[in-house]
Amino acid sequence: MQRIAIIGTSGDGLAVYRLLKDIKGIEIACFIKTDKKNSPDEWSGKSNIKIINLDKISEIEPLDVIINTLRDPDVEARVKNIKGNISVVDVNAVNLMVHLFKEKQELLHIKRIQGELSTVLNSVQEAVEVADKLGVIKYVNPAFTRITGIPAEERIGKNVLEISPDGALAMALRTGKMVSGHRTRVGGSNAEVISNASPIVVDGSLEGAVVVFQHFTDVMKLMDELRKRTTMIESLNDKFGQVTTCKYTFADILGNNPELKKCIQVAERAAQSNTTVLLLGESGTGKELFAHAIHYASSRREKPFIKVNCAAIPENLLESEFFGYAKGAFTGAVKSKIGKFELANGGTIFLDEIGDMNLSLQGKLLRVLQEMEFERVGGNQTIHVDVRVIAATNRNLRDLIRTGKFREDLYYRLNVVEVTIPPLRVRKEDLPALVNHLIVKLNRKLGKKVQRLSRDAEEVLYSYDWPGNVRELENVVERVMVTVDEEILTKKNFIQHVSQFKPVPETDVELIPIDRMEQILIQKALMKFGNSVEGKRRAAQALNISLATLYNKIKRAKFENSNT
Ligand SMILES: Nc1ncnc2c1ncn2[C@@H]1O[C@H](COP(=O)(O)OP(=O)(O)OP(=O)(O)O)[C@@H](O)[C@H]1O
Repeated sequence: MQRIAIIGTSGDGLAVYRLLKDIKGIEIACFIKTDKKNSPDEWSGKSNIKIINLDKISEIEPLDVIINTLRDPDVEARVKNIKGNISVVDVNAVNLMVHLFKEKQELLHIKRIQGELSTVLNSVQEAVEVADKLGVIKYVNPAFTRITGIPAEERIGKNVLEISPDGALAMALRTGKMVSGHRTRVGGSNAEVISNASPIVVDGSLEGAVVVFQHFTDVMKLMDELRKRTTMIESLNDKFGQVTTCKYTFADILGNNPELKKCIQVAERAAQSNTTVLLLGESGTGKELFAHAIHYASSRREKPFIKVNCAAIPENLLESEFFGYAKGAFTGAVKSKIGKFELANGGTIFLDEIGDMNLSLQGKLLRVLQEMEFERVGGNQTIHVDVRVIAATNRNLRDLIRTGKFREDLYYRLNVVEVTIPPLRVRKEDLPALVNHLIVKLNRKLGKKVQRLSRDAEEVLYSYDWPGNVRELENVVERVMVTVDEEILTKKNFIQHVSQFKPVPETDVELIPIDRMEQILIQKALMKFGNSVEGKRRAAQALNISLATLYNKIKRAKFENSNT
């Protein structure tokens, strides 16, 4: 064992330490520092190797070698005077050692990178070929041989500019620019490939180029696979977009009014079977809420719940919305599309605003309800489905039958179980429960701390007729809660912020026919919210009428043209 002392506790001293520390047969006995005040001491505290002063070197026994890393004549002289059989390595020898050490480290680093690179290059599926700046091929990976059938030893050393002058590698070498998506045949083989090549530039000068390529048929196979997956994702996306998550259960239907309770009972019973349910009632009474609850209480709860708003879909699209269409069924049908009935297979389809469906579609719907089968528009394959139908309307279907706008046979087909939900004005006893529920919900949504209504505010709500039913109540309470910060909502709050409760000004209003007035209001609402389906939905909400009613009024007044 050679015991060594190193003079110098920083820079070269540390480099020498790192060089020797793991070598067998060498023990670093100590670091030696001089008494020069400003000599740096990076070592201090980093390990338990002692640091002693040069004066005290005789205390370290035995010592075989002193390595002096300091270029200081005084230190050199003092080292020479140390007695005993100790060899001294001076600063020049140290420089040489440090230099060799650094070289060795760099070499190790390069070897490691080389090892990593060759593991990567050996395992990639793409062929890789590298040439130097003269075009001499220096490297090919195993995938190159697999794709082209040319062994590495036959390829390396040849000049790519001669054997594959039109290939991407030769092009990148000639132009010094990247080449991408180049389709070519590899020189010396029959392999048709798609390749990308890049010049290798070191310190601004071209040192060579590298090409990466894949077999053309592999790329085509991948593209084909990608196309298939994309179509699958699109179709799944399409389906997901249309499936409404079933949001409500019977527990969400609030109210103790006996008539409402009876509706709930009938609907709960109907939920247990597969019968068609017809939900009747004014706009905003909770028909959709009932439809959700029926689906959720049925054995179909895990299957899709698909809602179709028959009033919101343009007449000419309704059929394809319901039944889907086959590829090429009409101009623009570049791929086939699944319809709502197919989407609802195994689950429930909720046909909202059924009273607004056109007569010819009513006939087709009747056939589906009877047979549970249909064809896609433009298709010739019969599709069988198992769907529970729940229909709803706020229109008087008997009146529509009388005026020839609704098929009687469809009415009877839909009306296996009929639930007529009472309007809010006949069940005002439910107002407190509904309002309390709304306050809790809106406190959470709006970050408010409303506790209750004042007595006079309750009176205002009781004395109002609620033509827009629970939906109108929701709008009114939300409008007040958005604007007011008090904990108790008062009559004044409602009168100030809700137009329905504002006293009618006693001014001299010009008298005009009511239907004209209606047109003016609809026009105003459409100007405010726009003519899109969403705009119409919001306009209907603001006017407190159903979307279907709005569509009918627009149709009647022939607004559409003048507004678009
Ligand atoms: N009994 C009820 N308890 C709690 N919320 C209710 C009740 N009835 C209706 N609502 C709420 O009122 C709003 C309107 O209800 P819904 O959309 O079901 O009415 P609708 O009769 O389908 O209306 P439309 O005919 O205009 O489509 C919804 O936010 C719903 O949650």
